[in-house]
Amino acid sequence: MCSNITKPFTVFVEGNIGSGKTTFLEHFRQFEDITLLTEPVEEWRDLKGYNLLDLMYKDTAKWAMAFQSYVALTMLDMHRRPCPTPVKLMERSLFSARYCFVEHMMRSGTIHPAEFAVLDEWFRFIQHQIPIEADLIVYLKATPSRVYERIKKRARSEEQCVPLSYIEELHTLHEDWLINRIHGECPAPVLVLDADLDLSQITEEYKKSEHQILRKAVDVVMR
Ligand SMILES: Cc1cc2cn([C@H]3C[C@H](O)[C@@H](CO)O3)c(=O)nc2[nH]1
Repeated sequence: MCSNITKPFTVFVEGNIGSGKTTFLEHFRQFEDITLLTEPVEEWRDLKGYNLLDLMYKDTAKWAMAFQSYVALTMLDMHRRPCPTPVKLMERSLFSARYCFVEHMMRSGTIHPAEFAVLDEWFRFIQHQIPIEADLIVYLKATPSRVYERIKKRARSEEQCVPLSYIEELHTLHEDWLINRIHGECPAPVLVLDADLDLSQITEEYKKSEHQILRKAVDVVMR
């Protein structure tokens, strides 16, 4: 068993629902120097038998707080997980949890300001006490109508009643966070990829990040 790398080159893969994050991560499964941490959706769908994702979509006002609290715990677990390889790719992060999803719930009034304050305090405490930073953010930038089609086609049961307006609002929150930088400095440099491309063309687009990511793997190993 090789020892863990104390500070692997860490990449957050960020983007709207249906922007192709899982497909992007799967592209890197071919490299043994990279650890892939995909979003723990299955944990959100089955916590001691409770499907928190479904509960959240069915009655958002009632379940958003519990759902986002558990999402934050599972993301923190991913941030903290020991990594045996020089590079670690994570699907989303505590940052998109806070600046995209929790932000949306607060702005839309889905959660009470007091609930938002609790989630925000957790995020601030974690951000200052625990190293959860990244070295690169890959932003899969997609047009809302494009990803909306994919969500319909993918037909994940819990997402069937997600309206286009929600996707548009999430897109704006990703742009505000990663491009317009309204929350201040980003935790890492942002590499924007065109996630509107369909599967046949997208591999070329992914290759743009491949060199940057793999070259860093060499740097980490040579450290
Ligand atoms: C960090 C984070 C990921 C995440 C995903 N989701 C939802 C969007 C999708 O329908 C599903 C899988 O990403 O979970 C959410 O509501 N809140 C989240 N917060």
